[in-house]
Amino acid sequence: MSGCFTLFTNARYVLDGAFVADHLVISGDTGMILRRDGYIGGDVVDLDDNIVAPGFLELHTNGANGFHFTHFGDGKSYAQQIDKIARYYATQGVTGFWATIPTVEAHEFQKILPALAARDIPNSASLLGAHTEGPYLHPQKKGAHNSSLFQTCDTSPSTIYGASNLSSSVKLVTVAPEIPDSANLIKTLTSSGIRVSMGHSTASYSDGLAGLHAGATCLTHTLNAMPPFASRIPGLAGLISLPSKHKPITPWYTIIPDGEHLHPATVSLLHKNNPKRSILITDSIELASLSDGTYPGHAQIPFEQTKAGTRATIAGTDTLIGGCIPLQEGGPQFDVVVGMRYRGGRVLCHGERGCFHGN
Ligand SMILES: CC(=O)N[C@@H]1[C@@H](O)[C@H](O)[C@@H](COP(=O)(O)O)O[C@@H]1O
Repeated sequence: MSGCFTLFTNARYVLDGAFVADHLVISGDTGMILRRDGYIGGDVVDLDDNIVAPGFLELHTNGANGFHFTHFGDGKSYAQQIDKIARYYATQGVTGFWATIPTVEAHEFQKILPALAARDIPNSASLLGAHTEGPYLHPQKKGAHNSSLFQTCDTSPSTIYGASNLSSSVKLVTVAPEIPDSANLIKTLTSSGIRVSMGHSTASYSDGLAGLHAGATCLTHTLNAMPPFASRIPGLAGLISLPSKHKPITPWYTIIPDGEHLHPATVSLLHKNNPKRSILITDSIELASLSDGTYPGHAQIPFEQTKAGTRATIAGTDTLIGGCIPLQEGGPQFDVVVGMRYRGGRVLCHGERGCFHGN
């Protein structure tokens, strides 16, 4: 081999969603993985049996480390908080994230969203835009959302989010496809380049198919805040099993693998059904990485919140609010193929992120 390169030994690396058990040779000139042939000199780094993987993409995170994306004081301090959480994500192997804003009042959305336009942050994960999870959701599957703030689909998204935020910040919207006029809403959003994910929903399988025909391409935290998959009634989750040649194609589907939202066997079953479309998310909230205890609510949750280990609930109830583990802790414990963690970007066409390139 010639040129400047570094040899990493005693590790596995992830290429095209699978492990490669071999030395890893990286070109110092291009940063590309080099084909390993013949004598290898250069600098050698022993990785002590660790895994080298592309950066993770967080498609669904509401916050962590005491900061929730609805905690807005003023623009300057909010931007500083975003920078801080972006640095934290990088320490957890995350190189890009979409900030999730659950159902809040329209004026809150309009206050917060301008600060969530995509931007790179030095030495940190990149802010890739916003995921608005609400207010077009079904009250029977409200989860920890405030259903009094849910809206019907004839309320235009620009009234809720603000017209300029729809073009600058909002990249993904979660919608319940069974609510009246949702097809028109989905078409309006997708015709502006915004992706739609289906969730917080009582939708049947055929409601879900109609959502796909209208332009939705994803399911939000599959089996959480949606009907269970049943023998003769597959529901929204049944869409992950569409035949391979089906048009529209099988949606991407997100999974929370924290051991609280889904049983490990359910995570495994969901992922193995269609490994190329499954995406691991945390749905993390601000209590992630804080000590156990009871904490105040915020614009989404006007109640106290309790954290106990990996479980966060509305105080005094069993209602799960979101996740408490970092993305890198979610996969291995459930024997899930590593590739799933890197796909968040594909839902939103960030094809270059989350992949290693070889030559
Ligand atoms: C931010 C958000 O929307 N998080 C939802 C939460 O609202 C819901 O309560 C929970 C469990 O849902 P389940 O009890 O239907 O499985 O899943 C997610 O954590």
